[in-house]
Amino acid sequence: MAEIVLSNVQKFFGAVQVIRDLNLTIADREFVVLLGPSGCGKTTTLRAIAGLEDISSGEIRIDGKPVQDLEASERDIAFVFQLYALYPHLTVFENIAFPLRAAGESKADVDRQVRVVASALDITHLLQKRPSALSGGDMQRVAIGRALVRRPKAILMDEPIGALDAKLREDMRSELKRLHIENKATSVYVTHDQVEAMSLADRIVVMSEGVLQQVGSPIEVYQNPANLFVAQFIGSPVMNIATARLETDGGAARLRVGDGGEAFAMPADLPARIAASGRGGEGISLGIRPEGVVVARQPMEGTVPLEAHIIEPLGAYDIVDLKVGSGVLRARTASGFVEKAGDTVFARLDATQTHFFDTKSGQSLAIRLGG
Ligand SMILES: Nc1ncnc2c1ncn2[C@@H]1O[C@H](COP(=O)(O)OP(=O)(O)OP(=O)(O)O)[C@@H](O)[C@H]1O
Repeated sequence: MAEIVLSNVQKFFGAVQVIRDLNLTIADREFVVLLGPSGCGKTTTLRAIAGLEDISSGEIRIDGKPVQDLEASERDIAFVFQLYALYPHLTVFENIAFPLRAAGESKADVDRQVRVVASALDITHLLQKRPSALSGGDMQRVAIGRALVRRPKAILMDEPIGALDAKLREDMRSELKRLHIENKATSVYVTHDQVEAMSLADRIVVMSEGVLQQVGSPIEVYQNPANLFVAQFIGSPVMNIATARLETDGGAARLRVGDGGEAFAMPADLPARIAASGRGGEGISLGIRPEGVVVARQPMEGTVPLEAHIIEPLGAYDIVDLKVGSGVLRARTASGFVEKAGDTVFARLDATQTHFFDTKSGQSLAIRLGG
């Protein structure tokens, strides 16, 4: 079990900085997911924790002890890669047993521990097979077994299920979650798949271009994204983002969306809330997830007429692109609710689901409107 602390970590490859002043504390037994697009520095961060990559400056501590000068083998951390990296000439049993034998454990201890891990991973029936006879999912189970068998302080995983097909990835997600609940090893997991991150993590660390953007529980980063990057990276379908202009008319507030778009009713306290945020001077952007765009077939209080442009039927629901000025707002509707492209529907924005950002800096104004 281990707490992992990264303080002011910087990493350069030549002149290129790939980790910028990273500060992060991963609690003992926590499952933390490093999430971000390809090239954002998440693998380098993971490799730095493992000791497979030197850092340029800063400090990494495991259970209070600085480790940046320790070899990978001295850190008591296990690593699982996307590619299985099993020994092809050894059986599953021998692959899992390998780290125990290398540590000089007795035959009886090796046998017992391999069987415990194999049973947890449901691969006991495969112990005498060689990797070439296994499916991708089973190979990755073996790789995970080999990582867990020595009960390391922490387990680091780099896209461990990224190479599997969609169905298997889903199964493995639940298995990894169950294993973590049983093993409680501190886990750091790299992925660019936000669904995987949401489903596995106690906390998600969102990174972009070597910079930590936000750390929070899945629900925190989903409901309160710190900036435009996180807002658009987390959640599927993607959050609508549009420039927005505030209009006041007597006591009422409205938000004119996009370029030449319609104005939607907003709570009367919005102008004061935006002013009080002290930001948004360079203009504000509205963020609203498709489920926050409420669509009716008939005009209702607060709705504006909009033309449906494209309808994407996704089975459980539809995503409907509504023309707003020169852009679109994507709405989530019941399946078949909007019959065909070209139909006029009546939409309003659910104020409780709005997010506001400073357009220039991208930072959230941290305004949550009441119902
Ligand atoms: N050994 C290396 N030498 C030079 N540049 C490197 C090296 N390893 C990684 N990089 C660069 O560092 C940046 C961060 O890479 P890293 O692999 O950490 O990103 P990532 O977010 O994990 O992306 P991916 O999901 O594609 O692996 C990238 O621009 C990459 O090209």
